[in-house]
Amino acid sequence: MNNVYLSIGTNIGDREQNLKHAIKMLQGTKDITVKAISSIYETAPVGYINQPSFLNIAVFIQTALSAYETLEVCQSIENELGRVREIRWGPRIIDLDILLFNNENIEVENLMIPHPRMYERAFVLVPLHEIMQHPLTEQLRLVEASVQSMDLQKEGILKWKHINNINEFTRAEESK
Ligand SMILES: Nc1ncnc2c1ncn2[C@@H]1O[C@H](COP(=O)(O)OP(=O)(O)OP(=O)(O)O)[C@@H](O)[C@H]1O
Ligand SMILES: Nc1nc2c(c(=O)[nH]1)N=C(CO)CN2
Repeated sequence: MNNVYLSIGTNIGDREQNLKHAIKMLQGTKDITVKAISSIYETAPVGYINQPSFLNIAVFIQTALSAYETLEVCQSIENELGRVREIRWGPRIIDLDILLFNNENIEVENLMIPHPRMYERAFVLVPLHEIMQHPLTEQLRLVEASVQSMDLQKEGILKWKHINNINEFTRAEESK
């Protein structure tokens, strides 16, 4: 079983619904179990500044899938939710990135793990730090050190909604 951390971001349309849909689709994927979901954070755009703010979360999953198969699942969820690739770092309905896959370093075409820009991104590290599971690997220790050195106000990171348990997304959907 592989221990995997994902980052999910959205800044177009009904952002909370977009996150819910993505989580539901992960939960509905054979061989993936969603084990933890961070609070939802509202975050200032990074990279391409002239766009709406994002909602960001981190998700911890356990999966029998390989890293590459997990990437394919992430991409099919992005496609299903109607993501169109336009501006690099620009607005998006949904973006799923693989942050960590066990304690592995993976560098193949189209896939780099740990995600090459994660340690400099507060919108990734803050939610990730919230759901880190023990034992702390070398990579998770680095997350801890990086997040502690960041000024979250300066980085534009605001806790937007606390998620008490992982079924909250699904249940809220059903009660509509
Ligand atoms: N760890 C990873 N997780 C997800 N995609 C990855 C990863 N490493 C490499 N990629 C590749 O990156 C490609 C571009 O991803 P995407 O368009 O989501 O980039 P982005 O989200 O705009 O920018 P960034 O990569 O800086 O977050 C994907 O098609 C995928 O093949
Ligand atoms: N705050 C924030 N900024 C971003 C994000 C994101 O998810 N959140 N994703 C990007 C492309 O990966 C570029 N910039």
